[in-house]
Amino acid sequence: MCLNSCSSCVPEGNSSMETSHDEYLQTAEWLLSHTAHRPKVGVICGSGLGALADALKSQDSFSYTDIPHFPQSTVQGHAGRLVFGELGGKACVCMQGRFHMYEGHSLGKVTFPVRVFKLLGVETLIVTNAAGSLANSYKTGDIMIIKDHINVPGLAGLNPLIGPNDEKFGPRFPPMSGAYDKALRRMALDICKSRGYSQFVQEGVYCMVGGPNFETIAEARLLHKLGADAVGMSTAPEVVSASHCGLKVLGLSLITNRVTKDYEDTESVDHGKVLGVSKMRSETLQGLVSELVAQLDINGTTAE
Ligand SMILES: O=P(O)(O)O[C@@H]1C[C@H](O)[C@@H](CO)O1
Ligand code: HPA
Repeated sequence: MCLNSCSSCVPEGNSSMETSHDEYLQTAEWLLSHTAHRPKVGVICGSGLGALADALKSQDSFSYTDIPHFPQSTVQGHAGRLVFGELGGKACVCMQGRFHMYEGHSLGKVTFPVRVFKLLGVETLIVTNAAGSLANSYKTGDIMIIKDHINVPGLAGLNPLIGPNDEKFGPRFPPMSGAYDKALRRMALDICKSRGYSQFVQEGVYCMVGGPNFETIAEARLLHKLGADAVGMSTAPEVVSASHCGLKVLGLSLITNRVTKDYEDTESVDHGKVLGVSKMRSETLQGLVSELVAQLDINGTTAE
């Protein structure tokens, strides 16, 4: 990547254009030749939520270091493994560790696995993350079903789709108004209700910021006023890329901390606290995701 900040180089370093279609294909073909699983469902595990992958049966697991063209994880709580296996009787592929913009990855790299998932035959993507709450009614430990997102880097021109459009994946100008599939959200809400989770389940708007620093108080107030219920440092680019290539998406945020909007507040957040809360709720999330996957029909829609 060019380090001279010349304007003609900026989009290249932040989009998918540094990856040729052949590279996505090579990665997908390598994976398909190393596992018998043919997943229709992909899962991305957020910070501290890698245990979701442990629920997969008959696992084939690959370290990111061994997969051709795959980026590498650098963040604590993101193991760096791609796990294939069965969940709720369905073949799944699970990223135990995702890539963030703040690690120095281009958005093309951040979203590289999503396009590989598409080439593997994935139809439904479940993205999870750890996030801080902005909504006053949210509590630490809540699960937020993502209804929509505000992509702050995207609004500022940092979008994985910048550059020549790869028509084999999707259109130049993809709509995003239905990025978070309504039927999947309904299914998740119903499962939460039947499992007795209703008192700690929310449906709201996720806001992505670049990170890696947590928000200032003024920033938190701004994002809340803009309509965000929770804030985090991932997910939006993955969802943009997934929606572009026609994947159905369910997004789940685990609320790991309250983001302070009050100058008198002395509470602060760190990554250790985020991981602690993720760990506490990962079994609950695992139950929800397993049941949801079990209820998907082969095309990723609701079973009768
Ligand atoms: O990968 P996610 O979005 O779950 O990770 C969140 C955002 C930062 O990477 C980290 C901060 O603790 O957790
Ligand atoms: O408060 C937060 N802000 C941004 N990202 C986060 N990821 C977990 N908690 C937070």
